[in-house]
Amino acid sequence: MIEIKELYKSFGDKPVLSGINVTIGDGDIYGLVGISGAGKSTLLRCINGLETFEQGTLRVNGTDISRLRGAELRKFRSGIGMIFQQFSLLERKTVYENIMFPMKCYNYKKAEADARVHELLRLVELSDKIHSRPNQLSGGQKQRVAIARALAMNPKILLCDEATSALDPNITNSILALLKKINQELGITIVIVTHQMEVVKEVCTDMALLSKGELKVSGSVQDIFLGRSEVLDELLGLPGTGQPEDKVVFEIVQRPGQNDLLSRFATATGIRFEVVWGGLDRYAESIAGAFTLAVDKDDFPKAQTFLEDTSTEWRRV
Ligand SMILES: Nc1ncnc2c1ncn2[C@@H]1O[C@H](COP(=O)(O)OP(=O)(O)OP(=O)(O)O)[C@@H](O)[C@H]1O
Repeated sequence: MIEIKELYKSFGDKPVLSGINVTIGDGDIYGLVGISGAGKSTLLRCINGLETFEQGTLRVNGTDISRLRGAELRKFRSGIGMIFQQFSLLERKTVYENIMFPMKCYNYKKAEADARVHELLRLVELSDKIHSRPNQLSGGQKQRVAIARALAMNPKILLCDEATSALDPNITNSILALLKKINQELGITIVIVTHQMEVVKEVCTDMALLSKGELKVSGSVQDIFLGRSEVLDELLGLPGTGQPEDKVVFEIVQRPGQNDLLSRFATATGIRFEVVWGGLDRYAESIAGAFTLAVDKDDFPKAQTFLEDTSTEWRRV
């Protein structure tokens, strides 16, 4: 488990993280989301001790990492893998040598390390590229090599810093599928820093939304997207709905299992309505969404009766 409490960090006299409280459970795929400069990467780097912080506590599986020094810190870091947007592979080395590299640094026995490289290449489905160099690989293949290298030391946690931001959508999906497989089959906790909302919806179960170094919301991905908030709207770049005087604007939420909410609403109420914004999305394994509707003021009581009779989640906008 990763437990961050009241964390405060500054660069010089500029605060970049303040009062951060986040708990990430074992086996979670957790998203850290926010616009550029929100402090996501800095928080991620605090988790593996690459950055220090001035106040608060950060425990990884019970270990208070601010107390670690020297060999202890090195050992701790070997239990956390990390991948980056720009892959950070050693360009002059082959795929084999890149994946071997961390094990060489930690003096693994040659035969053991060799077997591990082959095993990891099978996991990331790149066995045929073992002798290639990074410049002979596509972006997606480079990220697979980086993932194999990050897993070389059998980490319990994998940190991903904008790992799919440089990839096109199809390749992004294949990397996300690989991350899910790693999470499910190896039980590795994954923390994903991204500004790509579709990435969060596709793989993360929980998330925290950061803005200007502060944590604005945290919780289940579905609840945060369906609950919406000003910070999320800002992040999604959504326009305000406006409030025409003769209309009532409200949002309804279609949770998984509540199929065809809009058509049931239309049939049952017979009201003419306008969909101002909204749609359905896939959240990991389920489909859900929210719709912002505008109806004539006179029709609103009928709409409200339907929403209450069907226990539909709704709110005035
Ligand atoms: N080493 C550093 N020295 C000084 N300031 C830094 C350093 N690293 C980051 N910052 C500043 O800290 C703030 C947070 O940066 P950080 O990279 O954590 O944000 P981010 O949310 O990950 O943004 P992005 O998505 O653009 O990477 C920014 O204002 C950045 O300029």
